[in-house]
Amino acid sequence: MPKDSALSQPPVSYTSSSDDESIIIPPFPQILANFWLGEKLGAGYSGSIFKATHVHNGQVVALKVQHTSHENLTNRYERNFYPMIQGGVGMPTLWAAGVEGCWDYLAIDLLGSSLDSLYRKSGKDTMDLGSVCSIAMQVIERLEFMHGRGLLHRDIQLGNCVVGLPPNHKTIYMIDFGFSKRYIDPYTHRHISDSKAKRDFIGNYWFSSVGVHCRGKVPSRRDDLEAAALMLIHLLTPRGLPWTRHGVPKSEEAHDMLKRQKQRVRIEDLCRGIPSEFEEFLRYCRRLKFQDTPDYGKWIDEFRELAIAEGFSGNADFIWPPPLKLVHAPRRSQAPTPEDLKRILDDLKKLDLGDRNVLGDRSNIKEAVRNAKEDVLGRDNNSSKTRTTGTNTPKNGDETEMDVTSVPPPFMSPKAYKLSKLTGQVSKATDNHALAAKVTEFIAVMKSNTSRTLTKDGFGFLDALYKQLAEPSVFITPMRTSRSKDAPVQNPDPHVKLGVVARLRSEVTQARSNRRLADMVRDFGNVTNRSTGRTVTKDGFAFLEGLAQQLEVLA
Ligand SMILES: Nc1ncnc2c1ncn2[C@@H]1O[C@H](COP(=O)(O)OP(=O)(O)OP(=O)(O)O)[C@@H](O)[C@H]1O
Repeated sequence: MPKDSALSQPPVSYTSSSDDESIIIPPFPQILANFWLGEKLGAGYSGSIFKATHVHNGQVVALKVQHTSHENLTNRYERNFYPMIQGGVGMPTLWAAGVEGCWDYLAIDLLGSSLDSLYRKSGKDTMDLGSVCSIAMQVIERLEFMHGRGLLHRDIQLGNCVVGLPPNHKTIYMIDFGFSKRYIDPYTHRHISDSKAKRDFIGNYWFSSVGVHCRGKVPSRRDDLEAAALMLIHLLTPRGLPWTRHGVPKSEEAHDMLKRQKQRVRIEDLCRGIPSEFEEFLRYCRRLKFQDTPDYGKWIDEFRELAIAEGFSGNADFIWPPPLKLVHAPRRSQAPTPEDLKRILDDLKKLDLGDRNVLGDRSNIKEAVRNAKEDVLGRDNNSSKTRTTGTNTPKNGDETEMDVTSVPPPFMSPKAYKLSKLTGQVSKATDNHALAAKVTEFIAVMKSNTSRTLTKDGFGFLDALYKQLAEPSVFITPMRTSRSKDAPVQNPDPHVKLGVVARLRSEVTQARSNRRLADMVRDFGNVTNRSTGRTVTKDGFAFLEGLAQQLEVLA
């Protein structure tokens, strides 16, 4: 729905857009339901929204006012949904709702500027990555909350994400539930059903999903998430998403053209030049099935890790205007590339050092890169210890259990750092007792994180554990050490994962050899990798705990 910029003006009259041209809409009243109408904050299709003050108790709210003759009274819908979302972070409180005379009103928390307005006022071509990552984390969290309450938003856009007023100015709020809908039937508690029949489009031109907007599909949770993905990509793309560049379509033809453009554009073209997480997120949303529950936690973690890797704090707080980066870190690179080193050496060579022409020797570039990588991954004990806080005493000259709590390098997330340290340690473990300790630590790291997703570092740990259990001297091809962008979800049926993991859980304490445990670790890694969310479930943790116990039994 179109948004006006904030205007400071007294209440004005407007004409109904209903078919009945004869209806004359009176000017907005000065007082409505004991609220004194002040500054106009915005206007939409169905009415206007004012800053308003309660005449008795002085409470200041945002009052959404619509004439009861309007053909599409969104207030009537919205007031049904507010009770479902009360108490959630970033969900406005509904203070009052009703009809007085010919005016329908909703009194909600007074909030700050919309992301749309902040972005426009910044005058910049794109929004900074740190802010976009925090928008990503917060919006995904809001959707997780709404969806958890059985509600779809169905109109995700920058104008419907607003910041709070101090002290809540770092929180993004969702507003405008005029298009919202329950996707869980309140009587049967079942997910609404899909339909092949094309339906009228509900949503907005820029960010509504391709399925809903271009193919007339029934919206579900995946579509709210896809709209969020498109919104994030829009913020990072100079001049925005390609189909937003010609303004709102003014004819059916123009709208059809926009839909064609939206539908045809390749995801890799849409996301060229921006961090791959956004492309992966959009692909993920498009792969979800109609009734799938999105793995919100995994994507919140991904955007947090991206922010940290890019030198931002990784905190979800939305701070505007954006603060400077904490550090300038090479993106996700654990060591300088050969090209970087060559350039540095070339630059150094240009220095005038008189007769001491010792720089510019490139013969050691590969060696230097390898050493730097080993240093970062902690394989070289001496150099890794200089990178940690070093408050722990090494046990038997090796890294201690406490090493995984040391401070990560700025370009690694704490979870990734701890897991890569554990992977190094499990590869060096020489008996079952030591392996059991590492499995227990692995469980602790996984449980301490908000997301229980197995990332590539988690899979790296399982690979190393498998190798140690199967045959310490044999090289094993990794189960999964990097993400393939186009890798299809081979078996997204969560029930397969649940069945296999439950079996592993019950059988692990019967295993009588390390070889058998190795097979179980491999099966656990494979089935988790094939599942949509790659989340370690309750059964998964129980399996890992059983594994640690059984290793002690077999020690
Ligand atoms: N609680 C609020 N506090 C401050 N400003 C608000 C608030 N709610 C809305 N606004 C401003 O008013 C604009 C329009 O609000 P909103 O999206 O709820 O109305 P709308 O698009 O007219 O909705 P509808 O489609 O139901 O008519 C927003 O973009 C925002 O700038």
